[in-house]
Amino acid sequence: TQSTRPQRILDAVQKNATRGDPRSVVKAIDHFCRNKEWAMNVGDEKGCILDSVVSEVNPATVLELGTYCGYSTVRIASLLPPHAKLITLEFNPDFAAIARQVIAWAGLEDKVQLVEGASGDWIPKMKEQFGVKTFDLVFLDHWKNSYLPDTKLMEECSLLRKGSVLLADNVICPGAPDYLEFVRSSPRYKSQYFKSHLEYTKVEDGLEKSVFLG
Ligand SMILES: Oc1cc(-c2ccc(F)cc2)cc2cccnc12
Ligand SMILES: [Mg+2]
Repeated sequence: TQSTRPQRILDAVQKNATRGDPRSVVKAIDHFCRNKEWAMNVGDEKGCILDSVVSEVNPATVLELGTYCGYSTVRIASLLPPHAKLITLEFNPDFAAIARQVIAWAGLEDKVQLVEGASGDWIPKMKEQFGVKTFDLVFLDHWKNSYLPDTKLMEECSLLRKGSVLLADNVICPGAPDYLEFVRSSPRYKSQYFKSHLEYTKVEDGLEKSVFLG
C-alpha cells in the first residue's frame, strides 16, 4: 500500500533517530525533509528562533495550534521544565496518529497532550477539560486564516494573561496578513518580527512574537 508523507517521516525517525533522544528526532526529520521530501515542519532555521523564545519564556503551560507530525511539538517539549505541560491541537486525524508516534519515539509523551479536533471547538473547553488557567506560550502553526479568530477566542476565554507570548509561524509564507495587522496595531500586544526563511528553502518567511499586555 502507498505510504503517506507523514508515514515516511515517521519511518525516517524510527530508522535514524534514537528512542528517547528528542534532538536526534528533530535532526532525522530535518535531514529527511531537506534531502528527500519537503514537508511543512517549522524546520531548523525557524526552529532555532522557536527554541530561543521557548527558553526565554520558560513556560509552565504551552498551547500549540497545529501539530502535523510533531516536529515543533518535540522541539518545544524537549526544552520545558520538569512539570510543564504542552497541549497540541491537530485537526487531521492522520497527522495526529503519526505525531503521537513521533512524540513517543522522542520519549516526551508525559509532557505532551495531543488533542484531535478543531481549535475553535477546543479553545473554549481548555479550562474545564485540561484544568488550564492561562497559557504562558502559544505557538500558532495551523491554518493561516484561523490565527486571528483563534487569538480573539483565546482572549475572550481569558486564556491569556499579562505577559503571555504568542509566536506565529508563516506570517509571510503562506502569510497571515489579517493576524499581522491585528497584533501589530493593537495596543494590547507588543509585537516583534523575526525574519527567516520558509523551512528547507531560500524563500522569505518569519515568526511574529507578540506579548499580550493584558
Ligand atoms: O510552515 C508551513 C508552510 C506551509 C507552506 C505550504 C506550501 C508552500 F508552498 C509554502 C508554505 C503551509 C503550512 C501550513 C500549516 C502550518 N505550517 C505551514
Ligand atoms: Mg508552519
